[in-house]
Amino acid sequence: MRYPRLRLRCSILFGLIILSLFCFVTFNTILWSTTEPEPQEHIPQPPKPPVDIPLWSAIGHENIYDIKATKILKLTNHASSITGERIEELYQLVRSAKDDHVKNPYSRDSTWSLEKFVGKIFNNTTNDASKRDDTADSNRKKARKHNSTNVDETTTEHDKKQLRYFIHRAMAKWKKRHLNDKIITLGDLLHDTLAQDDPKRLNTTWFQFTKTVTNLRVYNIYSSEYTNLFKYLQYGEITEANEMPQGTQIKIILDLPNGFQGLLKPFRVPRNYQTPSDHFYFSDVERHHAEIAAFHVDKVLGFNRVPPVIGRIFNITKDIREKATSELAGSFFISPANNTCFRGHCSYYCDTGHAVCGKPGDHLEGSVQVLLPRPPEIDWQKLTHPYRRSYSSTKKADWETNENYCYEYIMIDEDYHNRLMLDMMDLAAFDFIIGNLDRHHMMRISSFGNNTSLIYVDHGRSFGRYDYDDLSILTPIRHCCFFRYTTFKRLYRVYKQGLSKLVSKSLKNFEGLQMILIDEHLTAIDRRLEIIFAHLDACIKIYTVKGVMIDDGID
Ligand SMILES: Nc1ncnc2c1ncn2[C@@H]1O[C@H](COP(=O)(O)OP(=O)(O)OP(=O)(O)O)[C@@H](O)[C@H]1O
Ligand SMILES: [Mn+2]
Repeated sequence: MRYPRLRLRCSILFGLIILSLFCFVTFNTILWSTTEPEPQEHIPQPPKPPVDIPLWSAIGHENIYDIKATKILKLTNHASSITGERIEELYQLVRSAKDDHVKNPYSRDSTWSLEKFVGKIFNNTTNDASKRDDTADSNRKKARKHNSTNVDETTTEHDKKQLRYFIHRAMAKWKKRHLNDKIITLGDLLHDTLAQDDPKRLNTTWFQFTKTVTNLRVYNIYSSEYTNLFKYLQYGEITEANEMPQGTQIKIILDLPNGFQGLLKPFRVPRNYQTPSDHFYFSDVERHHAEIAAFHVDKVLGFNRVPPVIGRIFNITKDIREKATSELAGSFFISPANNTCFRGHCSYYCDTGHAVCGKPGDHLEGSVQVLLPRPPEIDWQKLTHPYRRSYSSTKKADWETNENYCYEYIMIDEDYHNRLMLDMMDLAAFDFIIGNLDRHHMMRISSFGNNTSLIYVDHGRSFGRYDYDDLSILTPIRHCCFFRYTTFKRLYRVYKQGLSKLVSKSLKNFEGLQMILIDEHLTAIDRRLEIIFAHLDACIKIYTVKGVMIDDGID
C-alpha cells in the first residue's frame, strides 16, 4: 500500500519539477527576446533635415565646412509634365520643320496692318496726354499707357495671327540682310583709339584677349587667350582695388597685370544657402558661387555670353586692404573674432552688421570676372528688360497681369523686329535654368552695331533656391511662343548628355573652388531644362512647330 502512494507522490513531484523547468525556460525565452539588444550591425544615421539658413545668420556662417552640410530629404519637386519620348518627338518635329522651306506659316490678310493695330491699342490708351512718354519713338512706348483692363477685347485671335505673320516676315528679312555680316572683334573696335591715346596697351595680353571677343561670343574656349585669362584672374598680382560705383551691392574692381581688370564679388553666404521664402528677389544677397556657376552653365550651353569668371582665394589684407583706394581702405576693421573685415560703400549690405570678413583671419573667397571695356572706350546699350519685375513689394509689373503683353508691347515694337526678340527668349531659358529673377536690363555692346549678342552679366542673385522653380521667368517664352532653332538644338544636345553632368564636369575641371553647386542645384538644373521643353511643347501645340520656331541665322 505504501509503495504505490510513494510512487504517486514521486511522479507528482517529478511532474512539478518538469513543469517548473518548462515555465522557467519559457519565461526566460520571453524575457530575453524582449530585452536582448539588436545585433550590433552598423545603424545608419537618419539624414539630417533640410537647413534653411536665414540671411542674418548665414552672413556669419563658416565657409568651407558649411558647404558640405545639408542633404535635404525631399524637394518641392515641380516634376515637369513632359516625357522623354515627347522630347524626342519634339526634336524630330523641329528638325524636319527646319528642313522644310515653307516661308511663313501664317497667311497674310492685306486689310490688316501693324499701324492700324497700334492705333487700335492706342485708342484704348488713357487720354491723359501728360502721362504719355513724349520722347518715345517706338510703338511699344506709344502704347505703354494703354488701358490694360480692355486688353482682352482689344487684341483678337486674328490680330495675333497677323502679328505672328508679321514677326516671321520681319525675322526672315532681318536674316537676309545680315547673313553675310562680318564678325567684328572688340580688338577691332579698340585698335584706333588705343593706337592714338595709349599705344602701349596694344602690346598687352589684355589687348590680345579683346581680339577674341566678338559681336557673337564673349570668349573663344579654343583660344590660348581664353586659357591664359584665367591665370590672370585667379593668380595675377593685384595692383589696385577699387569699389565699383554702379550697382547696389559691394563689388571691387581689381587691377591685374598686363592690362587686365577683374570684378570681384566676395563670399557672403555658403553654397547651401537658400533665399528665405519671405525675401524678395530685390533684397536677396549676392552670391559669388552663383556668378561662377552661371558662367559654367552658359559655357556648357555653348552660348558663351557670360564674361569668364573664376573663384579666387584672397588674402584680404595683402590683396585688398593694402591695394585699396583710400575710401575702401577706410572701411576696414578687425572683428571681435579677430578677422579682417570691410564694409565698403553701397546701398545694400554695406554696414558693419553685413561686413565682408576674412574667415579665418585674412582668408577670403570670391569670384573674379573679367571686366570688359566700358565707356568712354566702348559703348554699351542698357535695354530695360520688358519683362522686368516691378522691384516693389506691392506693385505688379504689366506683364504679370496681361496675357497679351507680348502682342501688345513686344511684337509691335520695332526694337524687337530683329534678333533681339530671340535673344530675349534665349535669355529667358538661361535665366530659368539658373533661377535668376533679377534680370532688370539686357546689356550689349552697341559699338558692335545691331547684329550683336546680349552679354549676360550680374548673376549674383541666381541659384537662390534649389527646391523651387520660378516659372514666371519663362513668361517671355510662354507669352510670345517664339524660339530659335539653334537654341532648341543646343538645349536638346545638353539634355541628351545630361546638363548637370556637363556642368559638374566643367566645374571640376576648370574651377578651383570646391562644390560651387551642391547636388540639389544640379538636380534643379536638369529638372528646369525639361520644364523648358514642356513650355515649348505647349507653344507648339497652339501655334505649330513652324509658327514657333524661327531661323534668324544666329547660332
Ligand atoms: N564683366 C563686366 N564687364 C563690364 N561691365 C560690367 C561687367 N559686369 C558688370 N558690369 C557693369 O557693371 C554694372 C553693375 O554690375 P552688376 O550688375 O553685376 O552689379 P549689381 O550690383 O547687381 O547692379 P544692380 O544692383 O544695378 O543690379 C552692370 O550693369 C554692367 O554695366
Ligand atoms: Mn543686379
